[in-house]
Amino acid sequence: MRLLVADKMNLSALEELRILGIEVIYRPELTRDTLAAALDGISILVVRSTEVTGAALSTAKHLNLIVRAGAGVNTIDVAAASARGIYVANCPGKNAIAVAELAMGLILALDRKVVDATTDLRAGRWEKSKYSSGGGLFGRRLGIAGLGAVGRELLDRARAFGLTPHAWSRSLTPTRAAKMDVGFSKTLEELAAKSDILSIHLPLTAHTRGVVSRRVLEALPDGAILVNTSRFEVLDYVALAELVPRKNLRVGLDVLPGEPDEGKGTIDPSLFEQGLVYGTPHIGASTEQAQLAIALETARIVRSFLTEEDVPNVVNIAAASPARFAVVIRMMDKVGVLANCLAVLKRHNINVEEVSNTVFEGALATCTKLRVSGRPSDACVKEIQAFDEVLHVDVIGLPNLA
Ligand SMILES: NC(=O)c1ccc[n+]([C@@H]2O[C@H](COP(=O)([O-])OP(=O)(O)OC[C@H]3O[C@@H](n4cnc5c(N)ncnc54)[C@H](O)[C@@H]3O)[C@@H](O)[C@H]2O)c1
Ligand SMILES: O=C(O)[C@H](O)COP(=O)(O)O
Repeated sequence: MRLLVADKMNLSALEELRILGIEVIYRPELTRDTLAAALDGISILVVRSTEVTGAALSTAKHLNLIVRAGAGVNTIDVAAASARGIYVANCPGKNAIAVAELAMGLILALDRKVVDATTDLRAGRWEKSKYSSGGGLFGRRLGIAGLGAVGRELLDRARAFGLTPHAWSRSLTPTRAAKMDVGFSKTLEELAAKSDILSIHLPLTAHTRGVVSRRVLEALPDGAILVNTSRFEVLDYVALAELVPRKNLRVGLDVLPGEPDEGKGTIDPSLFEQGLVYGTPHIGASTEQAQLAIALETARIVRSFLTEEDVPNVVNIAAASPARFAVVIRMMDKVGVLANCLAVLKRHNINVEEVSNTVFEGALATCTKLRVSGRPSDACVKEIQAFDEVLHVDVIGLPNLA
């Protein structure tokens, strides 16, 4: 079985997969446009930010599993993968500390204008008076948009700096916020209005695209610090460019429109000329520590896919199974018994949605659970029960969790 790594990655953890018969192919130079041609004969694809398009997936006949060696899966056409029965898994939380560290670094750098001060020093200019105007962070209000893995790591670090945290997040309630000792905001606009510093940690989804809108940016206090290390698409960068000088915003960005597909390229620098705007080239996850943790998690996902029933961190399993009944069949552990049962279900037009099979000590008998979409008739159950090797059949109604 062949595994393709289509991004720059720490390979040490993947080496051990060779003992499971996996051939690891390392092609970090691949891009959105060259990936499709490299997928022939590939069963497992590991990517970081390399885009995986529906068109590439349509030619990937052998592909079973895509691992996003990172957090955000917005660069993968997950719907196209689901339509072809391909697992998509990510590595949630494994790079969260690295991103929170960068967010904290940008906040500190902006407050003291560290980049500008260094630029002056590099040019031989000593400007102590010019750079003695940092406001200080202690006691300032920090707004966290998206209190997930990164948001929570930032929260821990912010407390150490004496910042007062507030948050807005999908499943955050006033009770949960109180338990976490975090101020609760009902809307993002409300959070912005009470943020001396606002840090964005939302995934890019249909609900979050553009959510940090002009109105939200307008709601920020003048002189506020804004940090975005999530995805550029969640924030209105056109409004941002206008509002930075008007509101004296101080901005730290790790994600930008027009990010090159490869490790090196060019970008429109105009936003960085609007005022105090600092940036990094999407390196939030790129520490040695984080990349090792990501590589280990990637190897764990692949190993589970190959050797266990469950694949960890899969993001595209149907939230609610269409199965409404379970057919529980105890049977002899012999060739063809299950196939015979399935043939009966097929004849009765019953679609099997999920299957599990347990073998008992001695390997004489098994218990198979078939989760099916429609109730099998009495005649269908009788036909299954009639096989000599079938010990017993039960039909159980499942709760409708849809
Ligand atoms: N710059 C980088 O290198 C880097 C590294 C890691 C992650 N990221 C980005 O940061 C994002 C967040 O990472 P994470 O690990 O914290 O993810 P996460 O899934 O743990 O956290 C996301 C949080 O956003 C909340 N959320 C989701 N949809 C929402 C909505 N519609 N409204 C309000 N809240 C919503 C979730 O409830 C969750 O608390 C990732 O999806 C990724 O895009 C960037
Ligand atoms: O979602 C993520 O994990 C980050 O954006 C990291 O992206 P990268 O793996 O391309 O650095």
